[in-house]
Amino acid sequence: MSRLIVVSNRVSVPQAMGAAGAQGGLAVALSSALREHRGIWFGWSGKEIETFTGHLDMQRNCDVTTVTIDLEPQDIDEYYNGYANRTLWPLFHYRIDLTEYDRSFDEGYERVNERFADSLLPLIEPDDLVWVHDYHLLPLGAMLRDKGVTNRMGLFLHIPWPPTRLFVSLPNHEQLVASMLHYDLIGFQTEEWLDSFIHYVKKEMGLRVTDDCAIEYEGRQILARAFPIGIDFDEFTEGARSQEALEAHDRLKSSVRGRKMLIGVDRLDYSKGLGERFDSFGRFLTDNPGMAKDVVLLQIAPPSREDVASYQQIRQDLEQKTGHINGAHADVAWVPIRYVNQGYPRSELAGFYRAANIALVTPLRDGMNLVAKEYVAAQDPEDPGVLILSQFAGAAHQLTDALLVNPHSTEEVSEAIKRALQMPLEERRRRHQALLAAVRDQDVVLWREQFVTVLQGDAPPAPPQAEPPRAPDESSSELL
Ligand SMILES: O=P(O)(O)OC[C@H]1O[C@H](O[C@H]2O[C@H](CO)[C@@H](O)[C@H](O)[C@H]2O)[C@H](O)[C@@H](O)[C@@H]1O
Ligand SMILES: O=c1ccn([C@@H]2O[C@H](COP(=O)(O)OP(=O)(O)O)[C@@H](O)[C@H]2O)c(=O)[nH]1
Repeated sequence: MSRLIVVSNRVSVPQAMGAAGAQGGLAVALSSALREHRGIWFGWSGKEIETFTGHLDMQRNCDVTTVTIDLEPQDIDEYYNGYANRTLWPLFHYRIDLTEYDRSFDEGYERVNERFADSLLPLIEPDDLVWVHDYHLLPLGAMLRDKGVTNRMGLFLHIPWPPTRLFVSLPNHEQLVASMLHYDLIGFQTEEWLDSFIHYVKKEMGLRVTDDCAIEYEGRQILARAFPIGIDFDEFTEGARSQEALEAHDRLKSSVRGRKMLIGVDRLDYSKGLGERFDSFGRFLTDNPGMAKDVVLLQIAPPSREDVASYQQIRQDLEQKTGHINGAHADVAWVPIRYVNQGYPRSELAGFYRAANIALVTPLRDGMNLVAKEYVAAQDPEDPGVLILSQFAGAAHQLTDALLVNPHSTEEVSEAIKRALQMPLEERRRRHQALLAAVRDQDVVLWREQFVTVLQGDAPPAPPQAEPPRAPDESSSELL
């Protein structure tokens, strides 16, 4: 079996379920994938150094070897805060209103990708498979090829791929995509993002694409496929049975004093639709005065990307909104929204999920959303809660038995909350059973195995996944 070299922007030291602090979905997915596989995880340490030295820091934790480099303040500013999170992230989440274009961001992005390529080069052995992750490192494969790397290399994009009409607003868009075509395999979370990418290479670059999505470019074939990421189901359900999870469950249950609880767990990011979610909950309280005092919304929202202005703005907006809704509805013994800007270990989250009657997972766009899957995995099958899920999350393509909603419609989300609160036990069980099967069967192990098998070059394409009905504004191919 070939050794696997995983490369991603940030390498967080793998943590056990109960470790303190929060990890993003990618970190959680990768450490569990690497624990099973011989190989190394290479990337940025998350630390700043005055002048870049190229020093490699090698560590072994929880059976995973990590190799990291530190970056200079200017690198972090132009590459991570700049091109990755001020340009690509908003654009790829359909927010051209928040997308910033600045030549210094492009330069920083190129420079850091070159630093990654130079530092990684001596670690690559002839039979290694190289698996690059996410929008921070799109041109890395091309840079490695320039330095003579002939190994099989794959890229997996964890976030959406935008419709062509939005993507072409990016200066040098064709150059960026051309650089991606040096990988042997490009993976997306859903068929929808895959379709948008294929549409772009056909219509804008005039490339030929075979029926099974092999793109023909400069005499080579690049495969493009959908591989929906999952959670580490066994690890998560084991953690959900831990003492820590049980205590977290009991603590939260007793604090809501017999009320029904809704839960949201999201990085504090404008793509997660938190403002719209709070408005929908406020509307539910106004429209259903008879039910209002019997519910509480717990929103866990650890701060994220705090040096980027749009993230500072969303934090301010949410503080105001929470104050406004609580001010309008609270009484001396009850506050409707508990808004918490702190991260929790996943074992505690598992207890919180199980204590919640409803999960509100309503991003405006999301590559996948692992919180939706964790909520399902944490439920008591005899008395499960209800998942309310945005139709615009990648997870909606698999979790079709959730209550799927348009997160922009406060009316629709408010009605879904009412329906979930009144849903008979039998329907809750039936929906949960189907959701649980999807979360268990399409877990992170299957995701990794399918990607690596296709990357090795000897595998059939991934089986097609269930697709939910598309929203009316997305059904037209004009929008691709
Ligand atoms: O590293 P950060 O800047 O703090 O951000 C955390 C991660 O956010 C994004 O996660 C995505 O990957 C998840 C797993 O596939 C997926 O469920 C989610 O929908 C995506 O948003 C980002 O793509 C990662 O690179 C970040 O590490
Ligand atoms: O306080 C928190 C909040 C989130 N998470 C984890 O962070 C991940 C979030 O992944 P998701 O795909 O939902 O979104 P992302 O943050 O990657 O966009 C999930 O595994 C959560 O359990 C955590 O460990 N503690």
